[in-house]
Parts: sequence; structure tokens; C-alpha cells
Amino acid sequence: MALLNESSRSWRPYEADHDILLRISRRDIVDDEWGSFLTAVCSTLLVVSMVSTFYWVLWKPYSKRRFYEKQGISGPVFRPFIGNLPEIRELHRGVPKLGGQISESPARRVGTELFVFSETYGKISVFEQGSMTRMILADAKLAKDVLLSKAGYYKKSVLTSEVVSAIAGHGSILTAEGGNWKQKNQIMSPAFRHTFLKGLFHQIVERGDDLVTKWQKAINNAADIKQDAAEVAVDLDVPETLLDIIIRTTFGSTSGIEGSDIYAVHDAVNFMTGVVGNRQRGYARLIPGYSFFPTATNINFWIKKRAMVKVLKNIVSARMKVANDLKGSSIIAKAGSRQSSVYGSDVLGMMLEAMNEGNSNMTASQVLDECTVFFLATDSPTSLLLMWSLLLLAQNPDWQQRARSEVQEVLGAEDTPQVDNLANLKLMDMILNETLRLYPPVPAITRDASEVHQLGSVTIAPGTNVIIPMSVLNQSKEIWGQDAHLFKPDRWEVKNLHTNGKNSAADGLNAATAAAATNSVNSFNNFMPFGGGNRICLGRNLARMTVKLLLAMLLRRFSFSVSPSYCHAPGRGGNNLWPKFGVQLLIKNVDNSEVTSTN
Ligand code: HEM
Repeated sequence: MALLNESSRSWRPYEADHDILLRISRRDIVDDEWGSFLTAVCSTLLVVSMVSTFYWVLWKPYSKRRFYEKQGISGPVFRPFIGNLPEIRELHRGVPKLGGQISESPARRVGTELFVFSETYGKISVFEQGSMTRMILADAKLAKDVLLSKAGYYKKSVLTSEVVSAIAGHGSILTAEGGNWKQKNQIMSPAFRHTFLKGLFHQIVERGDDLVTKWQKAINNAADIKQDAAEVAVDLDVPETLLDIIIRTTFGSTSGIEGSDIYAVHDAVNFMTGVVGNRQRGYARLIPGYSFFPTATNINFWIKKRAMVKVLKNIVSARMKVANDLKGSSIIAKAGSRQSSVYGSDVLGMMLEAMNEGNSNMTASQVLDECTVFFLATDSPTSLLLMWSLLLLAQNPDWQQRARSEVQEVLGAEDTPQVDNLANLKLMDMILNETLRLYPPVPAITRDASEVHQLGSVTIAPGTNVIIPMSVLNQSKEIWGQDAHLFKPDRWEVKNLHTNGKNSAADGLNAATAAAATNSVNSFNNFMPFGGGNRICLGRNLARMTVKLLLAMLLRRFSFSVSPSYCHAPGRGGNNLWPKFGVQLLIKNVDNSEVTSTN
């Protein structure tokens, strides 16, 4: 025992030291191993990210450019990393900040690069925006193919998704694909059918009456100070009216929600789309995670987004409350109405019904996203159509008078049109067409190619972002003749349309949108203000009916001329063509007494 103790004593210290050494060295070894492991991981990551950066940012765009050049398609000089952003920025710098010629193509001021590149490098040209390869298709036939016969090879573009998802999450109707899009389209489409739109007629007339009353007051005030005409800010009054109409027709009369809240959402959506659009057109998009940097603009963006979501949540819960109250009410039960009709028959109602009663997998947050998207896609282009139409009629008094005479003839003694006589306003259709052609509210549509395929004589590589430049196509002398830049609504008279022997019985705008939805061959095919194919604008009939109705009401009461304070400067606002310094018109009362008495 003693020996054992002895010996134990003799080697215990050693054992202890050995233990410590073992422990130290184990820790060191582990640390060393971890260190080398981390170093290996970091260097691998570094190498992988360098290789993938090289591949995605340099090699991919370069090889795509070479691929297209070999097919005879050219563009501005290839630049790694930043692409042709410097050229694009230079072109935009050349656009005069103040004013412009009324006779020039307004859309040229917004999509300058689309005009210049397609004029310089041909109908099909390529350029890079950062590392994204973009192809301009200033060829009507190929553009149409992208939306129709070749639509299966394309998806909504990453650029569109970036804008939409920054404000409304992923997978809304504007950017959804496949089954997800189909389901949303099926849920919302009934709200845009003719019978439902007819039901909205009186709501639109009511809002139109408000605008007429407001402008009449302006005339009375002007008369008080001995002026024979009043100046009105069309760019302020029209969007206010249209926002009210479109939002109330798509979301119903949202009880408990202030008009100012609706306007705040509209404002927030415009601000946010503008921010993301500017990021895409500038260098900021090239900096990873830039949208998370706490810059003043980004902070403002987050604040506005939060406020917007709050208002939208209130709209949805107000509707749910009404629906729940109605569900419990005996009146509904007695009337034997469908339970689901309590949600309402507008877009919001359709979505809530699908979420609560239907077989869809729509969630509450998706309903909110769709609501946001409606603010994005609806009222601005519709306002712009009415605004630019009024400006063009003010600039072209002969057409203004012809349109007014038609309104007087169709309406007779009535102050407002009836649903059925809207179709008789043929000149109005022609005027709206011509406005959409010269001032396309959506100047370009983009798609990303998802597979390699043949488009005409060109082989398209996957990942190419294809631009359908409606603004350029609408100005093409080859399509529209030497006077393409002029406001000439009579080019839309059915007898003047080149129909390749397939005459269309429908009137101008209807035929144009119908042709866009089908593959029919006639000259309307070159006109796609509402897009085409499956993804054609869902609200096109609502927009057309609303603008036609309001224009008829306004022409009936007022005459318009351009105010000396108007400065012609169409410019980019979000993704649309906005009047940069507003649209100021002078208005006077029209004497309808003769018309009224003869009818
Ligand atoms: C003059 C007014 C309008 C114009 C010029 C216009 C134009 C367009 C265009 C060009 C597209 C196709 C975009 C693409 O293919 O990428 C589109 C899509 C769409 N528009 Fe309109 N729009 C107008 C008014 C409206 C209104 C009033 C609503 C609804 C109330 C609406 C709802 C939509 C929706 C939901 C889509 C997406 C359709 C889909 O992808 O399935 N639009 N619009």
C-alpha cells in the first residue's frame, strides 16, 4: 500500500502535469483544428464567391453578349459589372429638365435609351444593366410573340418582381406564375366582368359629378373676379377622383376608412415604387443589401410601408366585420342568399370569400399583398389616360369640338351618359386610342426568358430580360406612317385601319384590346396599351369605361384650353409617364341650350 502510495506520490505530480499538458494541448489542438477549419471554410467561401461573382457578374453577361453578337445583334459597348448604366444616365441627362416641345414624342423623355438604342443598333438590340442582359424588341411581330405564342418561355421579370415584392411581398397577381397566378386570376376575374362593371356605373357618375361641381365652383370664383376662364390643376383633381373611383370600385365603399387614408396609401405606393425604380436605374442595385442600409430614403420607405399596411389592415378588417355581422343577420338567412355573398362582389370581396369559404389557399397576408398591388396597378395609369386626353383635346380644339358634338348628339337632353350609350361614343374611343398611343401610361413591358428558344430568327438565351417598348412601337413610322408623332384620332376610324382583309366589326379601342388578347392578324396587333395574352390587364374594361364616362361628362359641361402656366415636361413617375410640372388647363362653361332644346 505504502509502496503504492509512494509510487503514486512519486508519479502523481507528473500525472497531474501530464494531465494539464494533455488538457492544454487538446484545447490547442481543437483551437488549431477549428482555426484551420474556419480558415478553410472562409477561403473556400471566398473562392466560391469570387468564382460565382466572376461567373454571374462578368462571364455570364459577357458570354450572353457574345452569343447575341454572333447572331448579328448589337448594342452599346459591353462594360463589366456596371453594364451600360453610364450611357443610360448620360442619355437621361440630355433630356431637358424644363419643358420640351409639345410636338416631340413624350415617351422619348422617359424611355430615352429604348428609343436611342433601337434607332442606333436596329429593331433588336442588347445592352446590360448591371450584370443583367436586356434585349429591346422594337419589332411588333416579335414583341407580340413574347406575349402570345411564345409566352410559355417567359416569366414576369425580376425587375418587376423587385418593385412589387418590395412593397407587397412575393407572389401577388402581378408577378405570380403558373397555378398560383391561375388561381388568383380565377378569384379576381369575376369582379371585372361586364355585368359587374355595369353595376359600378352610377358610382362613377357620382364621383364625376363631384369633379364637375368642383370645377364649376372654380369657374364661378373666376367670374367673381371678372375672369372669363378658370385655371384648374388637372394633375391634382383627376387622380383624386380616379383614385376614389378605382379604389372604391375594387375595394367597395370601405366604411370607416377616411379618404385621406386611401390617399396616404396611394402616396406611399407611388413613393415606394419610385424608390425601387430609381435604385434599379442607378448604381445602388449593384450594392448587395443596399435596401437594408438605414439611409434617409430607406427609413422613409419603411415608415411609409408600415403606415400603408396599417391602413390596409383596417380596410380588410372593416370588411370582415361587415361580413361577420351579415352572416349572423336573420335577413340574409331568410333571403336565402349565398353565405359567401356577405363578403361583397368586388375584388376584395372575392378574395375574402376565397380565403374564408373557398378551396383556395389564400392567406390573410396574401389578401393584404393583393390590396397593395391594386393600388400599384390601377389608379395611376387610369388617371394618366384621362389627364393626357384632356391635355390633347385642349391642344386640339377641332377634335375637342367634334368629341363634344358627339357627346351632345348621343346624350341629347341628358347630362350624363347611360350605360348603353357609352358604346355609341365612337370618336371618344378613337381619341382614347390615340392618347394611349402617344402617351402610353405603361411605356414598356418586360419579361425574363426561362428557357432557350427561337424567337423569329433569334435564339434567345435563358435569363435574358426582354423589353417590349410600347412607347417605341407606338411611334414607329413603319407601323403608323410619317405622321406617327401627331395626334390624329382619325387613324383609328375602322375604314382607315389596315386590316389585312380581316375587318374587325368592333370599334377602335375594343378591337385593339381584343386583338391583343388573341392572335388575330390586323393592324391593331401593333397596339398593346394593356399588354396581351393571358397576362393582359385585368382592369382594362373598368379603366376604359371610367375614362370614357368622365370625359363625356366633362366635355358636356366645359371647354378646355392650355393655360399659359402649363410647362410641357412628361417625365418618369414610378413606372408611368407623368406630367412633371402638372397639367394646368383653362376651363369655361359650354352652352348646351341649343342641344337641349332640339332634343
Ligand atoms: C389606362 C389604364 C391601365 C393601363 C394602361 C394598364 C396597363 C396594364 C398593362 C400594360 C398590364 C400588363 C403588364 C405585363 O404584362 O407585365 C397590366 C396588368 C394588370 N392590370 Fe392594368 N392597366 C390599367 C388599368 C388597370 C385597372 C383600373 C386595374 C384594376 C382595377 C388594373 C389591373 C391590372 C392587373 C391586376 C394586372 C395584372 C394582370 C396579370 O398579370 O394577370 N389595371 N395593366
